Amino acid sequence: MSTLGNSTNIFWHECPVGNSERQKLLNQKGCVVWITGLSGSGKSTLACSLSRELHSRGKLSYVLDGDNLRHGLNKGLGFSAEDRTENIRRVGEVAKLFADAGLICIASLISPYRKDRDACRAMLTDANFIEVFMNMPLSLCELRDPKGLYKLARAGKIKGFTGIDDPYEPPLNCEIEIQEKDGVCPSPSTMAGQVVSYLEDKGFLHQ
Ligand SMILES: Nc1ncnc2c1ncn2[C@@H]1O[C@H](COP(=O)(O)OS(=O)(=O)O)[C@@H](OP(=O)(O)O)[C@H]1O
Ligand SMILES: Nc1ncnc2c1ncn2[C@@H]1O[C@H](COP(=O)(O)OP(=O)(O)O)[C@@H](O)[C@H]1O
Repeated sequence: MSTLGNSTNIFWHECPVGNSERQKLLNQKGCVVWITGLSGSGKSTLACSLSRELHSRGKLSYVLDGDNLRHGLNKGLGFSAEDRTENIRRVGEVAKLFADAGLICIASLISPYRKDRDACRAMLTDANFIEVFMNMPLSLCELRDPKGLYKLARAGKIKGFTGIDDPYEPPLNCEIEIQEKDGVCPSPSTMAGQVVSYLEDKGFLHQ
């Protein structure tokens, strides 16, 4: 019996089918690929391209996209520091469950604060949390501005926009960094290939 937060008298119920059995069934190892970066840096593009590439190789993945989750699980959360922290914490917990289910869980969120990303890393075995930093210059993200949000933020119509008047703290020790080469952004399939190579090398794509 234990007390956790406001819950008392709660017990952990062990299920007889475990993680290793599920991984054997799927012939892969569960993990979390956590994609972080500015709005417009290409997080969703990479997440979708990576999911497609893994699918074509017969590997089961699932994308948790920040924007999409804010329509449901995280409906009601805004963009204050506290709400972003709660947003990331919830997605970290869900991603952990997906990884335990044996899936390659691809989380795609700005996740601007280092401590929040590190807290998600700490929920998993270190090797099973693969942090991918979309290291794209703000100028490129702002030029892309697919939703017109940077324009609104510059005009003061959105307050607390990441990269404009709210901070983005780049990772210090990420597993993978996606960046421009000679001023050119790699294509979506090249970015996905970089992550797939990492997963392959570390043995996640086989049991
Ligand atoms: N103030 C502010 N700052 C940053 N982003 C904003 C803001 N307001 C709305 N949006 C839109 O919300 C998307 C980011 O949601 P996330 O859940 O990934 O954000 S966070 O991780 O909690 O910071 C983000 O989507 P992406 O462009 O896909 O990153 C924006 O479209
Ligand atoms: N590697 C890329 N090459 C060219 N355009 C890209 C690339 N990645 C993303 N884009 C474009 O940039 C814009 C923002 O990408 P998106 O994936 O929505 O970013 P984020 O999820 O980080 O906000 C989109 O219009 C997308 O088509």
